[in-house]
Amino acid sequence: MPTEEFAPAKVNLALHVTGQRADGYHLLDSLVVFAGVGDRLTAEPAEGLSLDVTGPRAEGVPTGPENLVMRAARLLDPGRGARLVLDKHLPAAAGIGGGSSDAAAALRALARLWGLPLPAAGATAVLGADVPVCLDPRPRRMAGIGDVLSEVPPLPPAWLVLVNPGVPVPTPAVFRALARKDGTPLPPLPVCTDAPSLAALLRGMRNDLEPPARGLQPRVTEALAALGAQPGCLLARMSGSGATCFGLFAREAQAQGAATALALSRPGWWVRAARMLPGADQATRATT
Ligand SMILES: C[C@@](CO)(OP(=O)(O)O)[C@H](O)COP(=O)(O)OP(=O)(O)OC[C@H]1O[C@@H](n2ccc(N)nc2=O)[C@H](O)[C@@H]1O
Ligand SMILES: Nc1ncnc2c1ncn2[C@@H]1O[C@H](COP(=O)(O)OP(=O)(O)O)[C@@H](O)[C@H]1O
Repeated sequence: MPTEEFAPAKVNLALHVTGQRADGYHLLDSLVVFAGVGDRLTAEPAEGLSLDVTGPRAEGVPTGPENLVMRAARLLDPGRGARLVLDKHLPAAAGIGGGSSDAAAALRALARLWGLPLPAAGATAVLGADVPVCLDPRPRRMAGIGDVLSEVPPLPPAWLVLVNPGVPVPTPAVFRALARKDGTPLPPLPVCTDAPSLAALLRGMRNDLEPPARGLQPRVTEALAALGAQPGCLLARMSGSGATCFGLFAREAQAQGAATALALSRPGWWVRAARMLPGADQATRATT
């Protein structure tokens, strides 16, 4: 029986850089959520380990052992086989953790297929700093280099419009261009009951990687301005090290309207409207 896992886009609603370790990795304090748009990973029993990469965003994604899905499989069990198919819908190297979310989806799918326990989140950071938070994709506060996770109060229903202006912004270059590495941590996170109060809270936070990314790639500034000009956009900010930016919206109709308008005016850009995924506790409440 094949097993399938959704690999949702990761969005850093806020990302403060609070320090740097001796090995060069940066200490972060980030409010991370996931969006209802992503890749799909299918795993079925097979003798050896193989990977096919399909889908609208497959081009340029590595298909060999360097793909994070293959590295995740080898981390879980270096000896076992499976036929893996990765259906790519997220742009790669785009600040929305596509590869990390794929790796986490592979760990979930293969743990089920092979009857193994999931590794502890912290142990998956060897695959990439974003993999631990993607292992159980729900709203989290992410600290350390990405390996220290904590719960956040329930977030309100909200919609995100994700916009990638189609330019690469390499993560190491953005961290190198960061002027100060000793930013303040996130403030305490109170309960927000609606999207406008979440936007007000987020306005008191930042993405410290946004100024250096804008300096390296002016298209990021263009994407932020285009999002911010959409009716109903409560806040526009960059995710991760870019270049994908998000707009926060209260209602689906506004988000879909903004996505349609942006896709029409910028045909080369990747634009998607998606629900901000709730935590497991909220999802359970919503269906009961
Ligand atoms: C910046 C963030 C924020 O969520 O997101 P993305 O832009 O990648 O989506 C992540 O920390 C990225 O995670 P990930 O992409 O898995 O990073 P890794 O592969 O481990 O590292 C890529 C490079 O980023 C830099 N890096 C990454 C994480 C970190 N805490 N400090 C760093 O300095 C290092 O230069 C490293 O060589
Ligand atoms: N499954 C994968 N999907 C996308 N990129 C991958 C994957 N496996 C390895 N990579 C490599 O990882 C790098 C970072 O990709 P990704 O995780 O999508 O970006 P980001 O870290 O900016 O969120 C890419 O440059 C790509 O070559």
